[in-house]
Amino acid sequence: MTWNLSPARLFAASALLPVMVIDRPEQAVPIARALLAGGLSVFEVTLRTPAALSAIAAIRAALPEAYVGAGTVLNPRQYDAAVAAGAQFVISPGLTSALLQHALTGPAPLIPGVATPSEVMQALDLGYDHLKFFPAEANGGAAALKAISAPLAQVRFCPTGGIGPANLAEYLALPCVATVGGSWMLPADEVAAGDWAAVTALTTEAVARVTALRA
Ligand SMILES: O=C(O)C(=O)C[C@H](O)[C@H](O)COP(=O)(O)O
Repeated sequence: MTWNLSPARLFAASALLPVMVIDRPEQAVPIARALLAGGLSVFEVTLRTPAALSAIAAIRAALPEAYVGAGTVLNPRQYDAAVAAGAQFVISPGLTSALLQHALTGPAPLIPGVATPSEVMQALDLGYDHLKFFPAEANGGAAALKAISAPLAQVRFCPTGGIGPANLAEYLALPCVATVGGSWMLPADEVAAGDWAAVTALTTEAVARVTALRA
């Protein structure tokens, strides 16, 4: 692999991975600063909006201490665009063999998404052992992930999708879970209103919850 950052190091860098959907480019850095003020410094910017690539570049430039990655990367073309914008890691909701093969030759680690044992095995065949379990809650939640990981104990997961303060502990209790993704610290209304204090408060609360669970 040609990656500049190992997935193990990425997963170890933060037990929480905030998922950002950026509609307005000028909000990218303020959102990232609000998360940073709450104690998070690893961010996933989803390529769901036209502002995403410029947001990644802007956050990288403004906050060199953060790790900034791209989410919702579906194909090699988007992987390359994310890397060109400065993404230090790349996350996908799923996997294709084209994306898995392509990312092995690039500089940024890919965290592919999986929902079944067969998909985990497909990823493992190419050397991917740090995966996203998506959509976590809709797939059966922590109980499903526990069962899937039992025969696949070498894999570390970042469950994402439907996770929040109420169910965070169930996932972090699993040995196969290194970090948990989610957007609950970035509620759409607060972000639209530019209420960065609210984002920081939710982030601080989430970080405190993780710290207590991991103590
Ligand atoms: O965009 C992607 O690539 C995704 O995989 C989806 C996101 O990770 C989830 O939408 C976050 O889930 P929530 O915390 O339930 O909002």
